Amino acid sequence: MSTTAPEFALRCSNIHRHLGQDEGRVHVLRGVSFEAQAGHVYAIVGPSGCGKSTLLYLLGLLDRQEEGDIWIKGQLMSNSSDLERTAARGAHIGFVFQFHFLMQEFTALENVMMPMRKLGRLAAAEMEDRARGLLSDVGLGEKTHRLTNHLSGGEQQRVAIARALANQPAIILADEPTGNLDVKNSNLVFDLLTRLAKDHGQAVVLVTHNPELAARCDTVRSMRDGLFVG
Ligand SMILES: Nc1ncnc2c1ncn2[C@@H]1O[C@H](COP(=O)(O)OP(=O)(O)OP(=O)(O)O)[C@@H](O)[C@H]1O
Repeated sequence: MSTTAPEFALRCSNIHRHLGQDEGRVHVLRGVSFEAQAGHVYAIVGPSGCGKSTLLYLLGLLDRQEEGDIWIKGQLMSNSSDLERTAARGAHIGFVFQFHFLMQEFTALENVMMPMRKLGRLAAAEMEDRARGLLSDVGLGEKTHRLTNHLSGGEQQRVAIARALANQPAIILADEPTGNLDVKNSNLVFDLLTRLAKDHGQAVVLVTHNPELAARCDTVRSMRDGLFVG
């Protein structure tokens, strides 16, 4: 039996976060710990307002906790500078949100190439090749030059998934990625997200209110009042 602890793609320990001010100040996360292994898909579920999105923002280094630690691929990020956090985010984390935040006046291809441009590790031709490959993986190989506002909602969400995968991140964080889609597109996007993640060995952390999708994940974690209860 191995005694080596697995290296988690993502780990956090005893996270506390308050939001709001004065009388409106809320203790949103009250000592949350969580681990995500490569190649696994996790659903985070729980009632509205229990702190799911707040946790995902912290795990994605888009916000800072007041207490507790976060490790990305084994690297402690708690006292990292803004520059280090931006670099870690660009290299290791892909985001998919309910409202995809694509650049509407750009093509699907340009949107997928954007994170690669920001990271600046690939030549233009390589970026374009990879972006074409990803768009083809999500079934949009014929629509690479379409402006995103000329794509359907489901197609736009698939572009967002291709964009999240652009830098081959170790971690995908998805906040209600199927929230504004009909059942058919919702299943399509979920299948894509999990299949591509499995193929690429990523850890996927998915916040969802959809119990059927949650049940199809490898692990379901339930939150209540700022803590995991299951
Ligand atoms: N900027 C803010 N100021 C004050 N309170 C906030 C702020 N942002 C969020 N909150 C509160 O923090 C709590 C957790 O919010 P969060 O968005 O993380 O919940 P959630 O579980 O993702 O909810 P939902 O399922 O509805 O998206 C809620 O009570 C919310 O009202």
